[in-house]
Amino acid sequence: MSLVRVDHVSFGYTANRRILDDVSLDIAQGDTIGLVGESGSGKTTLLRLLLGLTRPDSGTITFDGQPLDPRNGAFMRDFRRQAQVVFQDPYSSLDPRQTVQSIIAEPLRSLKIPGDHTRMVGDALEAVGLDRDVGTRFPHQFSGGQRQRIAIARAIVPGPRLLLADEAVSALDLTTRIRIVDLLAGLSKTMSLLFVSHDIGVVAALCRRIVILEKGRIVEAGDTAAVLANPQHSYTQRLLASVPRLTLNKVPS
Ligand SMILES: Nc1ncnc2c1ncn2[C@@H]1O[C@H](COP(=O)(O)OP(=O)(O)OP(=O)(O)O)[C@@H](O)[C@H]1O
Repeated sequence: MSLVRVDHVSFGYTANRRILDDVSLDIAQGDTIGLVGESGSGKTTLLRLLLGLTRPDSGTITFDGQPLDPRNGAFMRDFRRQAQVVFQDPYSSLDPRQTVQSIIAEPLRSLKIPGDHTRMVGDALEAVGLDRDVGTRFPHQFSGGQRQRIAIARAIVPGPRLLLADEAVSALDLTTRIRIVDLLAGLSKTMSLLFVSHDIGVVAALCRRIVILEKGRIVEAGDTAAVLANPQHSYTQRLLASVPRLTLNKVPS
């Protein structure tokens, strides 16, 4: 069964302009999906709908077979634990006044997850390749790549089944980007990953499936290697033409 099912979803912030138009998408357990499209194509909007922060005008989104519905408080509380997000900017997404321990423990507090939070934060730090004892430090004492690891630790600490990443490596330099993509690839073995990006090269390195969004419509979707080897839609062909060849070499098998 699909973990997430987006079924004929349409949405506009205002009545006269559709931002998402009849979008359907399945995310299976353990899937890695890259959602690609130019700036303004509606990627972040779809992600907001997937997180249940915004409701579709029409169509449905289900998680584990149940519709996202703010009236179903118990289900939505459980859903907020199961679906976590990492944003683009590792500088603004971490509160500079809080210690790393407090930042990563925040979802455990807000979701009222019982247990030894210090140990759980230490486990999350280790999972993202940081030392357990960095929890006493503050975000400004870390590099951009390390801050993104902290943001990823915060996302994985409640044990989500779905990780949404919104341009999560775009602000990083190339070497750091590769390291964080490797980290996400490792994590994707234990959770489903929807990776939102305008960068096809990174999606090729990380995602088994690719979904191409143009002006709020899915114009092409499928196995990443197959779509990139033989793009059917002119929009995909144009996106591909703008990617340096080198970055497309590492398509997962
Ligand atoms: N809160 C809002 N109110 C009104 N319009 C919005 C709002 N948020 C986004 N939009 C509009 O919706 C469209 C899609 O925006 P969205 O952020 O989803 O695109 P995107 O593909 O994520 O772009 P980018 O890659 O630049 O982040 C844009 O035209 C944007 O101006």
